[in-house]
Amino acid sequence: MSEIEEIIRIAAKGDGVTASGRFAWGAAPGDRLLPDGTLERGPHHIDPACRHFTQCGGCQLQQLDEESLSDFVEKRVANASTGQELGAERITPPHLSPPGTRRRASLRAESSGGRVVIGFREAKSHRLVELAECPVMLPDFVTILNPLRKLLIRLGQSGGQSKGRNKKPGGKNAMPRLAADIELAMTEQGVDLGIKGLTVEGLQANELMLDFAREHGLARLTLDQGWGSETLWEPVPVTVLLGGVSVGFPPGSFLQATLDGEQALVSAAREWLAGATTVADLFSGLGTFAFALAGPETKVLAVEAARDAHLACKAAAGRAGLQIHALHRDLFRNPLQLDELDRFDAVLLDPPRAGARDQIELLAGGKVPRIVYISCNPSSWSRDAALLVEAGYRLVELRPVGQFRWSTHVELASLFVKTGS
Ligand SMILES: C[S@@+](CC[C@H](N)C(=O)[O-])C[C@H]1O[C@@H](n2cnc3c(N)ncnc32)[C@H](O)[C@@H]1O
Repeated sequence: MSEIEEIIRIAAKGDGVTASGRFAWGAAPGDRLLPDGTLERGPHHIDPACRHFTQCGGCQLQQLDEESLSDFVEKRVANASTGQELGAERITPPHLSPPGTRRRASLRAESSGGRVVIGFREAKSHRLVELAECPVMLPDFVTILNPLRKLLIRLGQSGGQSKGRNKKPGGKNAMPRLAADIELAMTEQGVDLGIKGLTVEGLQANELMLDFAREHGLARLTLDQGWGSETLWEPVPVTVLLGGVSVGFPPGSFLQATLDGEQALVSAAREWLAGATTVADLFSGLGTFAFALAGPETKVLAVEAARDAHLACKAAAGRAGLQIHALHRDLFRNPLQLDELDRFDAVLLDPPRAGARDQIELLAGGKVPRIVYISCNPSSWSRDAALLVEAGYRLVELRPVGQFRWSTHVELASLFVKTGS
């Protein structure tokens, strides 16, 4: 029979771990794991901020106090570095986004037992938990959920339903089965709401949606019925502010999860790239970093594969008269080559979760003096970073960023400097 053991750390997936390697879900460092598998709370274990915690799939770490949450974020990043012996010269204390600041969220709406449920998926299951509150998202997002639920019910009654409709037995008024994705983003004009996977037929259903958008002051309402996003409501063009420039926001575009998280990443990039006159921003999206870095003395090449984001970046840079050259290119199939890379004083890259192995291999063989690597996945980052370190780059600084409060999702900014530069 096992003994009483103390939880000494939180593993990458959020379980507490003891010195002998026993795992316990929902634990905090300092908790005691009893032989029967139950937990005795320690000094870092707090009451969760949300009544849905443990059922809702959005958060894994609400039991941690601020100190141990911050420690989790820092260790996730620091361990990724030590695991590959990257020799980080400095690790800055983590930035954690405060509650109620998440400005983009992907939710699911489903009908079940005659009700419509909107929520994040329940942890480790396919069930949805109805969100009556959410301390992570912007309050404006939470406010809209209940009216949206009512709208979806009314649409169901008036003929709107999911693709692959599956009308349940129960007479002509039975609610059709609904399974839609809900995308929320905060823009300069307000909430941008996208619904995907819902079929809306008829004038009455369209009017219901327009009334909803008007009544709730939406910046935009888009609907994807299976053949691409269609804008139903957008009284003025929707934009986001990046580096002080209003940039058109195509539906579903990438936006850093919180404004303060974006600012933490951008300020690292600005500080580390001060004095660089030619910068390549790879995986540039709408231009979060390009707009922050471009200036009278700094030209930026912004490279992005998503066509809508690329075009929005290009148009905004043109209107603002900034020295940003936007390039539409798939960097997985066609990474920047050595002769292209070596023209830059610095390269910033912010790839998707898979990382950017091929692009990094080319960078490692080149002579770019400074590389800033922003990552949303410490595992792919450490694999890529090892190639840079092997090629003679020093990992000068590492900044952990916890934009996804209470989740195990961790981001980081890192600075690599070519030895001898
Ligand atoms: C983590 S986001 C970063 C976006 C931007 N740097 C920002 O902070 O807003 C990754 C970006 O990489 C783009 N992307 C994904 N695959 C790509 C590829 N193969 N080539 C170029 N860009 C790609 C995505 O469209 C997305 O805009």
